[in-house]
Amino acid sequence: MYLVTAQEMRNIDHFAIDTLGIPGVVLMENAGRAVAESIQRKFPEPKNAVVLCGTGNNGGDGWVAIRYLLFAGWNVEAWLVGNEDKLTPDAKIFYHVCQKLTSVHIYHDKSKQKLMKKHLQEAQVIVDALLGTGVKGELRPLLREVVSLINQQPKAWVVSVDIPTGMDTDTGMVSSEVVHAQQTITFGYPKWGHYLYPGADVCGEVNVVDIGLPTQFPADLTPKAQLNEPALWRGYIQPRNPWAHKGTYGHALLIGGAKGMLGAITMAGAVAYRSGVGMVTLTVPEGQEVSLAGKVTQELIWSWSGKSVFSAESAKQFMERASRYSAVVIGPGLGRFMGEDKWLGDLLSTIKAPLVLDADALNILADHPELIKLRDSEYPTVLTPHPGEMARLLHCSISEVESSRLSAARTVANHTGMIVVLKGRYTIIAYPTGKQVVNIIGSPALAKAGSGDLLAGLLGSLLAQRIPANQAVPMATYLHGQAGVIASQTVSEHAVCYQDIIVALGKAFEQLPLS
Ligand SMILES: NC(=O)C1=CN([C@@H]2O[C@H](COP(=O)(O)OP(=O)(O)OC[C@H]3O[C@@H](n4cnc5c(N)ncnc54)[C@H](OP(=O)(O)O)[C@@H]3O)[C@@H](O)[C@H]2O)[C@@H](O)CC1
Ligand SMILES: [K+]
Repeated sequence: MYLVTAQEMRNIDHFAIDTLGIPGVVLMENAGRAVAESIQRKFPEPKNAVVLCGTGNNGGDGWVAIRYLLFAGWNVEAWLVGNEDKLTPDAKIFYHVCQKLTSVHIYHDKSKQKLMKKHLQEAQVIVDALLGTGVKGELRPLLREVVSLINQQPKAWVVSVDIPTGMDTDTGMVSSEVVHAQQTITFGYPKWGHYLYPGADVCGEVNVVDIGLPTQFPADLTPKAQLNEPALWRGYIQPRNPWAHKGTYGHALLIGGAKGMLGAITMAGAVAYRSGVGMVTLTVPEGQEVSLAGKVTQELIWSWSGKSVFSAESAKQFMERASRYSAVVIGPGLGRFMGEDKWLGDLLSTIKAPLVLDADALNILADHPELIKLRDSEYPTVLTPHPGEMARLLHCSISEVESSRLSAARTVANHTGMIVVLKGRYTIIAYPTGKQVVNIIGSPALAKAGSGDLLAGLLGSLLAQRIPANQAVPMATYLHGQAGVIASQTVSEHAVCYQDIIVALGKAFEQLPLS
């Protein structure tokens, strides 16, 4: 499903209305009706509702919802916030219908505040149809007052129409007052703000409803982002070939495992096998080989010179066996060391296979951005930073990354020509083509050391199986997130450890539709 900006949504609306000739009021009717139906599904018995409408088309959806709730026997207090003469033409049609069914209260200054407060206190359901995708900047004082009144009602079920009033559609940034909704009902396609912090925190559950908008558009109108779902990569999961041998499913080389961090590469290796690759080799500094051998069973070990960390020259050893590996992951437990830039540069210029750079490999890259041009762009490279690593790559603060996750991911993808997986809630995959995929499947159970190593190993495994990077990356983030969800249903969200994720990954695969 597409994930859209306010401008992309306006383009789609115009295409539907002006090019295809679907009347705007039909879309508004569908939108408002969907809101009323969704509320009735939550509350099968009629209740007291307050519906607050702005003067734009978001308010228009509210007028339609009022009519359907009244028809269903609800007691509805209808409010217009703003001046009648500012109503849009479509909203005005449904406003006049409402006026014939009930009395509409008008709020254009504080004189009606007491009455509105009383209505809100008596309501079981409050519908926020004040502002939708037409919001511009900080809320003006009138709306700020009303939003503050809504937020003072702890007991009511607050439903926002399209987006919570006060939230920016594209960035998820919020005004000094923003509606804290329990439910947001959005039309056609979800908006970026629903999945970006802090907006994502005020939306409650997000329901996307169909209002009869088109699903296919001319190329220049096609939105650039999609939500991650199996439909994007389903065709790449095949049943295993009964004639297969271990070579059929590729060979992943994982490089890392400095002293004190052998666990990282061990977890990455274990998850790689669990996600289907035929062979896994773990490469660690020589001094770590004995300890690693005591930890792993199924993995091959190929150590390179170095005691507790790699020596600068050790990467040259890769040349001896370069052609054996169908994907390489550099980073799990890698650590930092003297000559690391030369070491990474040697690898970047000799690896002729899909490559994942994680953890300290990203930190080396952040300190030596000139290394990027050593990588042959013919082979896909995936960067998997968490917000801290992303901040180092961009030389900014973590809070700057978190307040502009989309542009951070997009900037690095654009600058490096590599696929960027900005981890966190929610994971953003940015492609150098300017497209993005957002992964919303996951669990706070994954907020533990080791999660990143598991994702890197999983990704390396899918790439080694020769699944194209454009599909392997969203597939890996989805499976990783889904394994987190399944694991937290099996053991408590607090207790989930890496073994639980690895076991749950089996279930996550099982639930995927095979092509
Ligand atoms: N046909 C369609 O396209 C469909 C659209 N649909 C619905 O329409 C919604 C988009 O409608 P929209 O474009 O009319 O904008 P909307 O969100 O109502 O806001 C405009 C009003 O807000 C005001 N305003 C702006 N910023 C403000 C601020 N900071 N503080 C205070 N006021 C502010 C602005 O005032 P102005 O700047 O003009 O003075 C104007 O009055 C969309 O979210 C969906 O719900 C569905 O029905 C399906 C079909
Ligand atoms: K709204």
